[in-house]
Amino acid sequence: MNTIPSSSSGARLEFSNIRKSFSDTVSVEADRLIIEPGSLTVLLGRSGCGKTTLLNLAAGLDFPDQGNVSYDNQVLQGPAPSTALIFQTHNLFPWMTAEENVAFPLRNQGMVRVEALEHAKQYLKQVGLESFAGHKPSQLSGGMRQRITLARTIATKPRLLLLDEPFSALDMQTRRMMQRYLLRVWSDSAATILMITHDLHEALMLADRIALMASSPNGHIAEILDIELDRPRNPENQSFRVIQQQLDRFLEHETLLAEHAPILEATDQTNHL
Ligand SMILES: Nc1ncnc2c1ncn2[C@@H]1O[C@H](COP(=O)(O)OP(=O)(O)OP(=O)(O)O)[C@@H](O)[C@H]1O
Repeated sequence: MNTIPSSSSGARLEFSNIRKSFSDTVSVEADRLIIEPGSLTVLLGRSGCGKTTLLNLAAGLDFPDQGNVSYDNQVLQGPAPSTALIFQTHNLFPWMTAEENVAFPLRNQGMVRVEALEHAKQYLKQVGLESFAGHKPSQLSGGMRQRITLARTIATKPRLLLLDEPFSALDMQTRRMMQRYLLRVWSDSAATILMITHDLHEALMLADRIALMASSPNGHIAEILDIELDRPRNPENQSFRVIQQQLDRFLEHETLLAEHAPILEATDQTNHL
């Protein structure tokens, strides 16, 4: 067996008039965000602006107080179907080899062991780790472990892939390599991807669309940018740099606002005395 059939098609997600409150003062909003099947959307914003909240709503792991999230035009009432999540830290089974880890969900789906291991090897090949099939996670680097996680996730052929800063614990070089693997896996699988990052370079290397999130007054989507740069993306390209500067300004502005928020709040309270 040399080829792996791709997933049927990516899911369509829609956030409509979302409001999720955590207290009287903290809430996250998304008026309207449509994530088209097979697209790669990045949520970009400073810490605390509500990115993970939106990702959890997309996964159906949490529910909005107002509005709804639709998956293929059906309002989510529970965990989203055919959806996989990848976080910053891997959750591989330490006692299993790389190929056993990747084969695990296939075995769970009823595939016989020999066939599941054969498939696992193919998925490991997709992330350049076929020669490490017999290694345990502890024998591999952080980047390799995240690649196994990616291979295992793709083995389940999810229609929606939700990534919460999956590469942020990795060094810059490994991170760049992981981005290339993610793009390869994305183009082979046709899955819809919604990914969180703080890193605007990463966002620009990967995204079809970037939803820029702001923190004030509530966490919200401030702007949605369609990134119409040719692939593979070249950071030296003039258009790339122009958008990078635009994103840089946005994040800088957000940082300034966050730094001044305590001063502004104090001034506001004094004015009310
Ligand atoms: N379960 C919760 N209980 C109380 N407050 C919460 C809860 N979850 C999130 N929040 C608050 O909601 C806001 C948004 O949090 P969220 O984790 O979505 O932000 P984020 O942009 O993902 O941040 P980071 O980049 O640091 O992960 C924050 O002010 C956070 O403290």
